[in-house]
Amino acid sequence: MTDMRLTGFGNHHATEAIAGALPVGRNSPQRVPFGLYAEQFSATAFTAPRHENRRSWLYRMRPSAGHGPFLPYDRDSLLRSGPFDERPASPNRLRWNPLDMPAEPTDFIDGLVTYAGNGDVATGAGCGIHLYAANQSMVDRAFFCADGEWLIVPQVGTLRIVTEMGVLTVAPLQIALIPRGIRFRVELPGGAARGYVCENYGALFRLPDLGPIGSNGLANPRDFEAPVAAFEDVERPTQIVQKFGGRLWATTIDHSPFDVVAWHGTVAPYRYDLTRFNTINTVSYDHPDPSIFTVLTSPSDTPGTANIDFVIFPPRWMVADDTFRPPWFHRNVMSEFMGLIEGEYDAKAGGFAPGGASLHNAMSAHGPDLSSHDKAVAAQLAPHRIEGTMAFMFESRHMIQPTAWATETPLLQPDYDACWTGFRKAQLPVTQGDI
Ligand SMILES: O=C(O)Cc1cc(O)ccc1O
Ligand SMILES: [Fe+2]
Repeated sequence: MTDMRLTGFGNHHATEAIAGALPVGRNSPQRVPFGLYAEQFSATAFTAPRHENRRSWLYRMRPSAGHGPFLPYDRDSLLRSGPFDERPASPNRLRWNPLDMPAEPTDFIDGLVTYAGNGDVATGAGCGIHLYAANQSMVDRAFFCADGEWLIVPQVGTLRIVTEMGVLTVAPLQIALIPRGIRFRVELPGGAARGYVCENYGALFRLPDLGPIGSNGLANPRDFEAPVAAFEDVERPTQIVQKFGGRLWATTIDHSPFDVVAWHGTVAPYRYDLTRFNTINTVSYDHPDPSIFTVLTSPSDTPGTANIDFVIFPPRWMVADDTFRPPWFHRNVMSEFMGLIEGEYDAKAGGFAPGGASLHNAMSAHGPDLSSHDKAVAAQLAPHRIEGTMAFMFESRHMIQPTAWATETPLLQPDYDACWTGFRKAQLPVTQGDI
C-alpha cells in the first residue's frame, strides 16, 4: 500500500487507487465502476449545517454491512469509558511514571489502558484518555471506535496505521486523527511503541479560530495530511473489534475490511507534524494563557469552553521582559491532563518523564515546582530558546476522573505534592496584617 497524501484539514478530497474507480458527477450511480459498492460514511448528522457537515463516500469491493453479530470481546481489556465512576473524582494532583513496554506479545488494541476521562459516551460529551504500550503489529484484525474519534499521540515508535481510506505512517512528534467508526490496523514497523490517545465523544476536533492572530498561524490547515486511497484484496478471516457503548465487541469476516478502492469527501483520517506548529507567544511581557498553543479543539455548546482542547508546548524562543517566564501558579476552572513526548517541561524540572502523565483537575492549585520556580526567578532574562521538548495537554471543561487502574497502579507517584513544598514565605515589612 502507498503512503501518499492529500493536504488540507477538512478539505473535500477525492482519490482512487485504480483509475476510473471513482464515479464522476454523482455519488451513487446505478452501477458503480468495476461493480464496487458505494457507501456513505457520516461523521456528522445528515442535517449538520453545511460548514460543519462532514461525510465521505467510499467505493468498496464488498458492502461493510456483510457481517454477523458482534459478541463481547473475549480478552481482558483495560479500556474504560464515560461515565467514569469506578472511583471518586480526585481533587488531588496526580502524576504517573511511564508505562513499561509489555513483557508478552501485545498489539495496539490489547496494549491500551485507560487512565482517566469524563462525560458519557452515550450522551456524546467528554473524552477517554488512554495510553498504549505495544510490541506486535495487529495481524488479521481491525479495530474501530463507535464511541468517538481517536487522537493518537505517539511517544515511542512509529505506527503504520492502515485505514479503510489509506495508510498513515505516524512517528513521535506527529499525531494521527482517526474518525469515529473508521476501521484501522496498527502495525509497528520499528518494533515496540508507546503513546497517548484522546478519545473524543464530543464535537469533532477542528482548528481553533484565530481571532486577532489573523488568517495564518498555530496549526496551518495545509499541514494536515490525509492518505490517498489504498486497498488490499485479501480473503482471509479477519477479526473486527469495535468499541461501542464503552465495551469491546468482536466479529469475524472472511476478508480484509481494507477494500476501499476509491473515496471522496470531507471526513478522512489525518496526520499532522507537531514540529510544523507556528508557535505564537509574547514579544513584550507576561506569560500568555496556554490556549495560544491550541492545535485542535472540540468545542462544547458554551462558547470558548471546550469539551477538549489539544495544546502543545513546542520548542520556542522565550524573550519576555521583566517576566516570570515558565507557567505561573494557577487554579483553573478547566481540568488538565498532560503528557510529555520528549525532553523536559519548563514547569517541572524533574519527575515528569517522557511517556509519563499528570492530572490537575478543576480548581486544583498547581504551577512550577520549587526548583523550576527558583531557577526562573534567578534567571538572567536574555532571549532563551527552549529546545528538544514537546509536552502536551488535553484540557477539558469537564472534571477528569481517573480509572481504578490509574488510581491503584504503582506508576502513580505517591509524593507528587512534595514538589510544591519548601517555598520561602514572602518577606513583608513589619505588620500584623489588617483583617
Ligand atoms: O499546568 C500546566 O503546566 C499547563 C499550563 C501551562 C501554561 O503555560 C499555563 C497554564 C497551564 O495550565
Ligand atoms: Fe495548568
